[in-house]
Amino acid sequence: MFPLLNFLPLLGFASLAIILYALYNLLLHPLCGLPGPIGAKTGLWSWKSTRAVKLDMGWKLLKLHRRYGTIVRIARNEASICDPGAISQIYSFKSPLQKTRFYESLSGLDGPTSISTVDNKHHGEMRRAESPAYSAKLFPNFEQNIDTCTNDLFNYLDRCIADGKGTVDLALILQFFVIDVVGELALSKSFELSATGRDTCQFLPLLVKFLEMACLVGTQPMVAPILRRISKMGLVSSRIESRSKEYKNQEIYSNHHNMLQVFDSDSEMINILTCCSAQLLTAQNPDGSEYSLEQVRAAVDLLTCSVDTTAITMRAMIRFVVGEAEIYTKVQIEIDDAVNCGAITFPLSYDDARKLPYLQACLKETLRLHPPVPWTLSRSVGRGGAIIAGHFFVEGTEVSMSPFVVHRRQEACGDDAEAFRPERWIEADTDQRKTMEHNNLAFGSGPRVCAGKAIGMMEVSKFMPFLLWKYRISFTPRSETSPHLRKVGRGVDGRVSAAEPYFVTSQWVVLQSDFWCDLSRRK
Ligand code: HEM
Repeated sequence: MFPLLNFLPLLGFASLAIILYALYNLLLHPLCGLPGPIGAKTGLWSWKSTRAVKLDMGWKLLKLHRRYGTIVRIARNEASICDPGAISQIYSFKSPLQKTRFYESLSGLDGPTSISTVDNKHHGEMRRAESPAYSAKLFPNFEQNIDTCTNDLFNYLDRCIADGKGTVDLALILQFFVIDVVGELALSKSFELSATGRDTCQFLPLLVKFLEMACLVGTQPMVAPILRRISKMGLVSSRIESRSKEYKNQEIYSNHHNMLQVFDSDSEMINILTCCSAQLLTAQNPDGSEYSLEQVRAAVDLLTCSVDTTAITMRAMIRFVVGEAEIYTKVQIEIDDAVNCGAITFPLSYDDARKLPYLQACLKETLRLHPPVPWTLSRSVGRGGAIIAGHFFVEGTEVSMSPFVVHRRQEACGDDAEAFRPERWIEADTDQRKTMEHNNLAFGSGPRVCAGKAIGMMEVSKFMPFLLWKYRISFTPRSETSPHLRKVGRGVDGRVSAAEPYFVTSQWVVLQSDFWCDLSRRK
């Protein structure tokens, strides 16, 4: 009893401090005039961390904006803005705001990668150093790489169909395909997952975990170092960095197997990047020289940035196209006609892919309604503050926009903004199309725009028509005997239904799983 009494003053002091902190945030903080959830306004509860844990960011943020309007305080020091007019104010090329510290958590390495670098100047240098990797000169090679992986995947699917096993989980299969493409792009060697239809490297659960954990850690910058340690993220990154230095010094491990053995001693998170890093660190340039640290960084960036986003786009496009009989028929007619008149041949070149305007419109519409990254792309207001969406923000406050929310605003693309209507991209005149493209944040915007945008567009544009031409696809009906893991699906807007063909979680990326489809050969 008595020792407890000794703690009472301390307890009282702590409670008072918390109350004062909450009152300050509520009444005196520079963002105090903005509406938002009470936890965010008092700073006592992190609305964003809750989204990171519950994996429901997109539709919850949309709901907040519908309730509170254009500018919503979603964290003690962060305002989410859904006015498309603010895109050029926040992500402008001329005077870009700096990324927030949230991004540091997205680094797969201890040092920053291009997506995780906060400082604009440092980022510029890094991006210039990495630019040869994304050069258009390499596109013919990239096309070949994509064709090789497409061929592997289609051979696998043909085998499945021939064996009477044409019901496949396209969520998994497409992820394999995209990982293989990254292997080809970064290492000139596919990981050969789609050739076997199996995740032989155990990449997927780990990559998903890494990104989910990274996003959660990013919402708690004050305790990020501790969380990184607990989650072993730091361990992963420092191991890779130190291994790469050791490798560069030629002190140890000059071959793949030794390296894997060392990494194998730690389980779980440590393996995330090691499957690839083992190959990365021993990767060589055509002249026999080893990969520089910059190349390793760029390749890690490739993995963390491209694998999910590209596969998500492909799955969503199948969901939208195959799910609407009229659209599906239009797509098939467009491809068949182009083949029959000799305008295109398979494997499809990127140039030929762009001769399919309706398919291109479907892709743009997919990226609009199901942008792979729905999370708020946050930036810090610089010296002197800034007026954004008609509101003055003081230096140091964080402002952000979610592609998912902005794209669903009528101001962004018309009254039917919530509908999947590829025709809007074809009917629009040049000015309207320019506006819609400007209002599209799927790849980000300004100097921090996705470095792999052209590669991602090429990959999806080449692959999707080939898949839709070669195979008839239908969603496997959900039943007691179907292979689905869940009795219901969930769409990109959070709606739960048995008719929804996949299950979506919405965090840094809007990931789909349990996407069972029946495939048969068309041609
Ligand atoms: C459909 C496919 C893709 C989508 C929708 C997408 C989307 C994005 C988004 C939203 C960002 C973050 C922008 C921000 O934080 O402001 C980003 C960054 C990035 N993406 Fe992509 N991405 C895709 C494919 C790719 C591919 C294929 C690659 C690599 C070949 C790639 C490499 C990168 C890199 C390196 C960054 C960091 C850019 C920087 O800050 O300098 N992405 N991407």
